[in-house]
Formats: sequence, structure tokens, C-alpha cells
Amino acid sequence: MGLDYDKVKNWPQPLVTQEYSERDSILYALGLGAAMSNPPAAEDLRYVYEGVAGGELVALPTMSAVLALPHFWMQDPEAGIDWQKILHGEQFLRMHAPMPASGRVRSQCRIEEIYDKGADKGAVLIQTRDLIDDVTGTLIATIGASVFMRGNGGFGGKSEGAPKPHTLPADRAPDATLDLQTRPEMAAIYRLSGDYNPLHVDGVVANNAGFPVPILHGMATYGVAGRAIIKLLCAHDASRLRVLNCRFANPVFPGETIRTEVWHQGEGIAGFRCKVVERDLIVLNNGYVEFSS
Ligand SMILES: CCCCCCC[C@@H](O)CC(=O)SCCNC(=O)CCNC(=O)[C@H](O)C(C)(C)COP(=O)(O)OP(=O)(O)OC[C@H]1O[C@@H](n2cnc3c(N)ncnc32)[C@H](O)[C@@H]1OP(=O)(O)O
Repeated sequence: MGLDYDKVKNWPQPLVTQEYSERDSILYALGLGAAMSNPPAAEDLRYVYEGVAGGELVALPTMSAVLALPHFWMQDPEAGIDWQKILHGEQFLRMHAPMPASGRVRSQCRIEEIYDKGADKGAVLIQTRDLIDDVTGTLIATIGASVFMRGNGGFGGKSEGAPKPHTLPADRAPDATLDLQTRPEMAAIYRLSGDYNPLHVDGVVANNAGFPVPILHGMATYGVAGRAIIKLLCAHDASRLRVLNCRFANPVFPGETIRTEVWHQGEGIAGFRCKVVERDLIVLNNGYVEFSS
């Protein structure tokens, strides 16, 4: 299917405002497998328990990427997007301020560009948005994503110019690794944070999309990676995470173990990737992290 570049590039994007509570922040963390032991590990308790001793509930920074999202406009037949074939290609996040555990936020998407990777590959749409605290006006995060539209390549657009994937060291083993288990019901919990795509819960829809069972949301895998990075590089302090970018390489099935591997690449800079241990398969690649000390 071709693509009407001007129509999609200029698709009207609404200003979205969302109120959220501590309960939403806890649900988001549970959807990423925080608190999978009884009692929850001390460093995870702050994400799931509002009464945590000596502190207050902390929202995971990656939650900024799921708040104040517009309605899934790519499903609109007028857009001419073969939406059943789209995949989340990349995620970019820059935190400007700690994520409040409750509040009201606003955001408006910008379609930055659409690249044509050819009729046999697809089109890559890059979008960006700022997440702003609607009460104080504070800029919390800048969030970007690339959407890989497998059915819309060959529309005659430019191929070059998309952000280059970060290069990981090929000549040395990772400096640190961490395995985090996911649970079979994790996608069913994660979807309550706002992505209701049936692909992640309905076996028939998953079969029709070519998968044996429902897959984990790409953004849930990303959130698990974020948890691992905060443990490995930020001494469990979520407010130290500044940037978390990566490419989605393969889907994860709920229940699998996600191994995050990190390489130090400078002061406050690291590269990372994630593998599914059971299938020895890279699921997130070209990861790039900035963190403060
Ligand atoms: C916020 C809005 C989100 C909206 C999404 C909503 C849907 C969600 O609900 C559903 C999901 O969550 S899907 C789950 C998460 N995503 C995935 O699992 C995708 C996994 N990746 C793939 O399948 C392939 O990498 C694939 C198919 C992406 C690419 O593989 P190939 O076709 O083999 O591509 P390749 O030949 O390697 O490269 C062709 C050109 O594309 C660029 N590229 C490759 N992988 C990319 C990726 N992941 N993201 C962006 N660009 C990518 C390459 O650089 C190459 O370009 P160039 O020729 O210029 O170098």
C-alpha cells in the first residue's frame, strides 16, 4: 500500500491532557514485573507501595512514555496506513525532571519525518512529543518513537536521515548484566496502563498476526530494560536516569527472562541491549543510556 506523505505528515495531532494517580503509577510498575517476590525487594517497594518506610512512592521514568498519548489515529482508514502491519521500531526518552507519582500532564505529538525504506521493507515514521506537568508547566520528558510501517514502503520518499542506531562495543563482554523474569500474565496487566492492542492478550489476534501466542508490548520490554538500567547504573535511584534510547529487534513472549547487558562508554554514558535468555535472542538492541552520578 502506498502512502500519502503530506496527509500523514500533517495528520492533526490533538493536545492530550491526562490526570493520573498513585494507583496508576503502581499499576504501571506491576505491569513491568516489579514486586515479583514476597515481600517485594526493598529497592522495588518504592514503586509499588505508597507507605514505603522513610520515603514516598516513586514513579518509574519510562511511565512518561505512556501518559497523555493520543488515540491510536493510525487505525483511521483515512490515513491509509496498513496498521495491522505496523511495529514499534525505536524508542527515545530524555528526562528533564523526575516523574511525579501522580498529577496532571499534557502532551502533543509532532510527526517529524517519514522515511521510505522501499516497498519490500516499509516506511519509518518518526514522532516526538514533550510531556509537560499541566499544573506547574514543568517540562518532564521529551519522548520520541519510530513506527515501522511494514505495509507502506515504496511511496517515493527519502530513505536517509533517520536517527542512526547507537553502536555497541563488539570487541568486549558487557561490564554488567541483570536477568529480570517476566510473568505469563504480564501483558494482561501492562495493557491496563493504556495500550489495549488485542495482539497482546487475544490468542486468535496473535495467530492472525503470525505469532503462536500474544507478545509482550514493546513498551513493556522497554520498561523492564529501564528497571534493569536503574538497578545496574543508577544505584536504584530512578531520578538519575536521563536518556534511554533503543531499537526493538524482536518481540518477547510473556513469561520469558529478559537479560540486560550494559557497557560503560564514558562518564555517565552506557550502551545496552536485551536478550531473551530462553531463546538466546536479542530483543532490544543499540541501546543508549545517559545517567547522572
Ligand atoms: C509510539 C507508537 C507506537 C505504535 C506501534 C503500535 C504497535 C504495538 O502495539 C505493537 C508492538 O508493540 S510491536 C513489539 C515491539 N516491536 C518489535 O518487536 C519489532 C521488532 N523488530 C523487527 O521486527 C524488525 O527489526 C523490523 C521489521 C522493524 C525491521 O527489520 P527488517 O525489515 O529486517 O529491516 P532491516 O533490513 O534490518 O533494515 C531496513 C531499514 O530499516 C531500518 N531499521 C531496521 N530496524 C529498525 C527498527 N527497529 N526501527 C527503525 N528502523 C529500523 C534499518 O536501519 C534500515 O535502514 P537503512 O537501510 O537506512 O539502514
